[in-house]
Amino acid sequence: MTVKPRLLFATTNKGKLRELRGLVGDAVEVVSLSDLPPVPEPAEDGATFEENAVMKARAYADATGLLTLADDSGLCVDALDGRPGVQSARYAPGDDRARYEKLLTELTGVPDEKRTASFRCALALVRPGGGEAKVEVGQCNGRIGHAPKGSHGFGYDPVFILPGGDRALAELTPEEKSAISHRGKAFQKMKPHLLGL
Ligand SMILES: O=c1nc[nH]c2c1ncn2[C@H]1C[C@H](O)[C@@H](COP(=O)(O)OP(=O)(O)OP(=O)(O)O)O1
Ligand SMILES: [Mg+2]
Repeated sequence: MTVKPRLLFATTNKGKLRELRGLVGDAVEVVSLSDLPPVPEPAEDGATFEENAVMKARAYADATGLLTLADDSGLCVDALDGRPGVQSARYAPGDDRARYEKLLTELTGVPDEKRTASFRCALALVRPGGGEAKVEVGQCNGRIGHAPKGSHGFGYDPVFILPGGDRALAELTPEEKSAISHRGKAFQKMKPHLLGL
């Protein structure tokens, strides 16, 4: 009998956790932070998604002794010189809605062709006790809409419009989103590292 590898997906974000569970399937036993005694939240003050993902994965691996995967992600808007970027979770106080409403307000009057944006995701895999982190990234291009729509997903999904139409990411099923998303793409690259344990 083979024992499934146990993996801590170290995120406080329920939307990310749900998507990762869908991506992993049943090849790996996923443990979440809510299955463990509380661990202090690590800083996320790096300059890049990659740096932050490694910081989070290392902090949680050290605190729990588990093989750990962390995700740092966000939305980069061209008309805002890449903001909110690594600050996406802290762009406005309150909830996801407060943040995408602020984004729509900042982009008032900006025409469609200048509303291009990309979601970026860095995943970092770290073993407890040190060693190199494995890092993989993914990107999903689109543009910012003018009003929220759709009820799937999380975060900025209701205002992110996919190329070649007028569909928001929040209008996709979880499977459809993961097939094209920044997180899905980063995960497909990470998969061999996870399964080749
Ligand atoms: O697929 C996505 N669809 C919509 N929005 C998304 C997505 N992926 C990231 N985002 C947004 C949510 C949050 O505003 C920020 C991530 O911030 P980030 O620090 O990586 O995550 P977080 O603080 O929510 O949880 P944690 O750090 O515990 O993993 O970008
Ligand atoms: Mg965070």
